[in-house]
Amino acid sequence: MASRAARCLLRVTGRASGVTSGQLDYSLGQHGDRAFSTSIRLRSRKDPDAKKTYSFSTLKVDKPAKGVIQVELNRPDRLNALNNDSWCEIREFFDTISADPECRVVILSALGKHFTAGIDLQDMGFMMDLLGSDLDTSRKGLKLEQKVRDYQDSFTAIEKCPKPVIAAIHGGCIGGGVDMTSACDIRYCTEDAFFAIKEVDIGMAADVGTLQRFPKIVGNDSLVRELAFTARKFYAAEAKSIGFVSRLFDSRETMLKAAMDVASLIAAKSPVAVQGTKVHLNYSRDHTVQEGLEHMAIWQMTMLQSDDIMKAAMASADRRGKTVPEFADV
Ligand SMILES: CCC/C=C/C=C/C(=O)SCCNC(=O)CCNC(=O)[C@H](O)C(C)(C)COP(=O)(O)OP(=O)(O)OC[C@H]1O[C@@H](n2cnc3c(N)ncnc32)[C@H](O)[C@@H]1OP(=O)(O)O
Repeated sequence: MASRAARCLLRVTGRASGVTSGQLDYSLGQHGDRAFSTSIRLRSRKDPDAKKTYSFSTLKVDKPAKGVIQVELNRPDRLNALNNDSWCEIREFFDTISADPECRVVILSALGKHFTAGIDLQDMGFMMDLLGSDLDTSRKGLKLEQKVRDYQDSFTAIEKCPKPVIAAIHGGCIGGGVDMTSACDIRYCTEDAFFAIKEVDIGMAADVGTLQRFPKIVGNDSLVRELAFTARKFYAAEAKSIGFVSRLFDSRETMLKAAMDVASLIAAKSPVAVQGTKVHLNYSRDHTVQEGLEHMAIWQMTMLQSDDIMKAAMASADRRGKTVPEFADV
């Protein structure tokens, strides 16, 4: 029960400019019965009924089938090099899609000759400006830290998105491209695709996810170190042999068709089951078996009560296979 002081403060309401829907949060420190600190924060919340427009300058978004959204890197004349807008928009796209009930699966592909040439080497002015500024070392350092965290968050948004993300890669997938696709759930590529953990060639350690996620995908520490220390290209066949991609295709078109077929198959399943599966695969990757099982048990307290289980059970009981379950969006 909040104290009188807190209840009083909670009645203080106001309209913040640009916030259409908000929620008052309060944190209250207690010392015995007495509140010793109270603060109120207005947290903006996306209107769940707002129409999703998905309009971006560096991304092209389509809805090719029910429940499926395709997002394409769309700077083909720049080899889809990731400029500052790209990093921001990737994060915004995946955060938005996470809350879009009509989206159950995402296909991430790219337009033009290459999937991506990695970070846009011609859009690193912020680094030059910062390094040349009069700020002292600690302040430069803190600004750099924030930038790296912002860029990390762009790809972490892919992993945090509860909808499965299928990466369909063609041509070069360089530097930041490996970081990005390592955060995806399923990776396909064309037979002419190639990859490089290129960061050492521009004098830096890969810092936005490759060193954290790629080793857990390929499970070969010696090879990971070789690729990350040398920046050498590795081609589609090797990417498949080490388990970085699961399927190869002779063209971008056949790859996108296969990605679409798999996406539609996933989109027809219970979204509660599919999204729960992604959440738990990610959680279990980063925790012990016992912690993963504990997490799962708590989750299932609620999710085993899902309508989807009854619908799926009735469909499986129909031996003629004529009952196709329709699962509500979440
Ligand atoms: C806080 C930071 C977090 C993020 C870190 C991320 C780090 C990285 O991504 S490291 C990797 C950076 N990328 C590279 O080093 C890629 C270098 N490029 C290449 O290896 C080749 O260009 C590529 C294999 C991608 C394509 O080869 P292709 O023969 O098809 O094309 P090119 O003739 O080489 O290039 C065509 C024009 O594109 C320009 N270009 C290529 N890469 C980039 C890039 N990353 N950023 C900006 N521009 C790029 C290249 O200079 C050519 O330009 P022009 O001469 O004007 O035609």
